[in-house]
Amino acid sequence: MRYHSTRGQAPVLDFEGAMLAGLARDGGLYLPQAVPQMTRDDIAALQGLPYEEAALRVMRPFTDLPETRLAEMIAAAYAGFGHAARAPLVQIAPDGWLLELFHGPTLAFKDFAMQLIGQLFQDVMRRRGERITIVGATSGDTGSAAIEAFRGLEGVECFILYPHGRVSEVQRRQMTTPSEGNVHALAVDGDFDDCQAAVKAMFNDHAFRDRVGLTAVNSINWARVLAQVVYYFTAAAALGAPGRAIGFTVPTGNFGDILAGDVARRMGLPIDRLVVATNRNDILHRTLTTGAHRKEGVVPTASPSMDIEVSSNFERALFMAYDGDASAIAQLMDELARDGGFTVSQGALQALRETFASGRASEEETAETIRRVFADTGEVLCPHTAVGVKVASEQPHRGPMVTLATAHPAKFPDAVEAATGLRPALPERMADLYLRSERVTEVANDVGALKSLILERLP
Ligand SMILES: Cc1ncc(COP(=O)(O)O)c(C=O)c1O
Ligand SMILES: N[C@@H](CCOP(=O)(O)O)C(=O)O
Repeated sequence: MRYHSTRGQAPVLDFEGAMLAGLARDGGLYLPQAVPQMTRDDIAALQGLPYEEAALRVMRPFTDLPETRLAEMIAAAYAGFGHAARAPLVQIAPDGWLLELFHGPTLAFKDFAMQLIGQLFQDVMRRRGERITIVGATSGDTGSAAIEAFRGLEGVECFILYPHGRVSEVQRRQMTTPSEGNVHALAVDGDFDDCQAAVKAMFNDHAFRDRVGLTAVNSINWARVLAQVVYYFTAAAALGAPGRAIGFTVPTGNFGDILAGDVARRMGLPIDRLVVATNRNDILHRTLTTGAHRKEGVVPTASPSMDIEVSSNFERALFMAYDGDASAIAQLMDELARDGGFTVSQGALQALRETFASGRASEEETAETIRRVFADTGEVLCPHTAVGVKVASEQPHRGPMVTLATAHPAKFPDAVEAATGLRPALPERMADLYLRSERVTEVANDVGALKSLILERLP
């Protein structure tokens, strides 16, 4: 399988190369040149399989890895999950389902990809004998999942930039309490978009990138998206695909999770509605509604992991909507950086609308959804999931609609308690999280200073 960049000026790479590169050298994102297909029989055969076996069948055609080696890594990645199904479905209405993606070690959907990437990186490093430096940006969940996956690993230094004061206390403590010296939590004086821009600036400084062996664990890395494709297949097969089409609603920020749904559909999965659900930071909903993609400034919400305006993976969706016209994408991304926005062409907007529906939830609607679902079903939603459930409830859709439950409610206890009166408890294994001592470095939103700090900390 070969991977090319959305901006057309970077080398075409194999799976391992694209994974290690993270961001392409022209600033673009890697995508497979062709999407492997799953037939109706292939999809039907997934019903009832262990998650790990389904993951192998879905991901294998995208990689160049020997089947047994990939199977071992998948097994190791999901062994620590707290649910035998890994991604169980829970029914909350006659046609309404939650896909619980929070049974991994850090209680958010990020563990699905991050635990696997941890295995994949170790495999490459063992074979090549190289060291790597991970620099990631987080609005809370990617960072904790990355730190969990890479803490204590020989040959890896992991730096995570998070927006100071804008993540939940549980998210912060998950990043700041691990004591291993190779993981570094950096609280940046800015928002998530500032953190992500700093990471991309480091990748675009090729001398720095090559000097430190920089690699990415955000969903700019294709391997992240790929691992997230799997649960669309397992959920849809469990609900009767390919015999019937399934809808998915996805709480969206950096657009990685919903893009994985689009990839699943392009592979042949019958998804009849794929819905982008945004909080008040609704640039994606506005874009799909009007065609104007324009930043307005991020506002903090009760679903902080989705407080994002520069949504990295939207670039991949645009590339597909512009029929692979890399120079058009490079131009749009220049406009975004220079003018704070761009207008999508009519043809591309139509293609985007044929692929994605969208909706938004206000803060009041999010809280009311947490309250109502708890009262009606006893299910406790995290605020991100509640955004999804609210938007899903407004869709003109017949048949099963699955909302991705992206985080455990205990990661956001204040919002949940305010809506339900109930303070969700952390799982037993994390019960002492509030007692552990924290280790964090506060840093200015300054790429030069961040690069110096990283160089100082490297062994
Ligand atoms: C809990 C939670 N829900 C939803 C999202 C949005 O996912 P994505 O950034 O892939 O759109 C995130 C952050 O990525 C998250 O942490
Ligand atoms: N919500 C994310 C933001 C980064 O998204 P990613 O999927 O690109 O890593 C977070 O929790 O950090």
